[in-house]
Amino acid sequence: MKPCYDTIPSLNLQDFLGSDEGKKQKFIYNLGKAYQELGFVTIKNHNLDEPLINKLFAIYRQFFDLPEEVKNKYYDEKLCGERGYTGKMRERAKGFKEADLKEFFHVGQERERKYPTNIWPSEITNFSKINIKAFKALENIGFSILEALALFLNLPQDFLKEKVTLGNSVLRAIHYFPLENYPSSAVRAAEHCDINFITVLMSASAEGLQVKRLDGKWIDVKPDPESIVINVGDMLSRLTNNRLKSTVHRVVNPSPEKMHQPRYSIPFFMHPRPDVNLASLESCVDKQHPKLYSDITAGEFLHQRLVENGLKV
Ligand SMILES: O=C(O)CCC(=O)C(=O)O
Ligand SMILES: [Fe+2]
Repeated sequence: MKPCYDTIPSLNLQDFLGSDEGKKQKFIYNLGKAYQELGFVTIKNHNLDEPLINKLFAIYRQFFDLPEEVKNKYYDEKLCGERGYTGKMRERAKGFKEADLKEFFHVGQERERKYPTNIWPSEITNFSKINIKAFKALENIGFSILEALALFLNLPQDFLKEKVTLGNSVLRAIHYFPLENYPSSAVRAAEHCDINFITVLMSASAEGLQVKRLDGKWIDVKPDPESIVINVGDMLSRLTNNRLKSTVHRVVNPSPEKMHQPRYSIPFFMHPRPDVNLASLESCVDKQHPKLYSDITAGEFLHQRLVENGLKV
């Protein structure tokens, strides 16, 4: 396969949502092609409300500025951080010894009893309200992308969307703290693939994200407030027998003169419901593409990966 992307391909979501059939078909084709060859796209005109996103980043700056002992009140050991706060140096990428240089906060589906209840810090005004609004807005963008992808795969439009409806999705706000004394081999986020179906990633506050092309070359994803990044995770790659690629990415440490600056980033990990079967679709398996993965449910796969990441025992 020829490595054809020097930057992440950019698509206009309105081409899919609008009434021009030609533009819609082109969007579907370009999205599918990018996910087959690179696993990443950037999306503009995504309808995310800018003031809401600014508020979301602002409440997380406030939260991460709180003293360690206050933040730790919101770590739930029993939940292994599935909701609320997880402190510094707790998560490592699969296969890595050293933990990532970050702390983070998780928000899940609200009012869905089968999942753990959300944890809301009382110190910050409107924390739950802003998070719930942002969660829904990001989920809607993810739904549209999955509709387009289902059409690319010649499946009914709601085939993939249905699997993540009331799914175990999480919004993860990450604070990559300023770097002073850190183990020389540790990085902000070591190279990894995302676990979930797709990740919707708003522009981070600083550079650092890099994507590894299938030919091994790393390409930078520059922060762009107008665009969001959406990539394929391992669960969707399994379901499509690796027709859609879950691509390795990482967040590198800044240059020495920028080491003292923090970086904030808020990915939304869109997950299927735990009972969803990730067995490869029959239409993605043939003589040229033999079945690559054993059958597993989304819930079992997530559990395995959280153990590998050091978050669960
Ligand atoms: O911080 C970023 O830009 C990306 C983070 C990421 O890849 C992840 O948390 O899975
Ligand atoms: Fe990631």
